[in-house]
Amino acid sequence: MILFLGLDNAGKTTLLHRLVQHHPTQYPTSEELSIGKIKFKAFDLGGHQIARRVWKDYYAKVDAVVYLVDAYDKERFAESKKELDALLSDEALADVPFLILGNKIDIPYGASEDELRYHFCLTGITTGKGKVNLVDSNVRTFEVFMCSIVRKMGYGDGFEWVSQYIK
Ligand SMILES: Nc1nc2c(ncn2[C@@H]2O[C@H](COP(=O)(O)OP(=O)(O)OP(=O)(O)O)[C@@H](O)[C@H]2O)c(=O)[nH]1
Repeated sequence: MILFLGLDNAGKTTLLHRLVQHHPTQYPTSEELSIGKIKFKAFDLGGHQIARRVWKDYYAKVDAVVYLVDAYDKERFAESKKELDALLSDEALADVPFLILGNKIDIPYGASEDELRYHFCLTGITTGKGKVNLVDSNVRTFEVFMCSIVRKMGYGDGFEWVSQYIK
């Protein structure tokens, strides 16, 4: 299962719907869909402690986390970082690859990738784009990709990257 997480308004539902467009035979609810064997579920974080309790039930089945950030909403970066840090430091998710998507780059004056990395303290510590073999290393696999879900830009590269780490 792939979990889509992030603050409310980050773009999770929009991303799910985009994925469905490529698979028109699926009829998902807004929070859940499956493509072949892979299931996708989306949950809002931040203030929603109930949601957290619910999706923790899925931990054992999580193949990857797609963490969405609204790159335009800089005022909520600290809040979003707090949620991401909690996830990244969670023992139960230690072996789970994280695709961090900085969304809404179609809006002018949003954060650039460098800015987003700076504010989320991700500068120089992610594991690398492209094909990086991490099989024998103990590091957590995570990387940042910028995207515009409405313009269908950027997230494809992110999914391609993360798919190499899904067993
Ligand atoms: N400009 C722009 N807007 C986007 C993009 N992706 C999503 N949005 C908008 O952002 C708003 C929130 O998107 P959602 O997909 O509902 O966000 P969510 O993370 O599912 O949040 P909840 O609906 O609160 O669960 C909507 O108005 C979307 O149209 C994008 O790439 N660019």
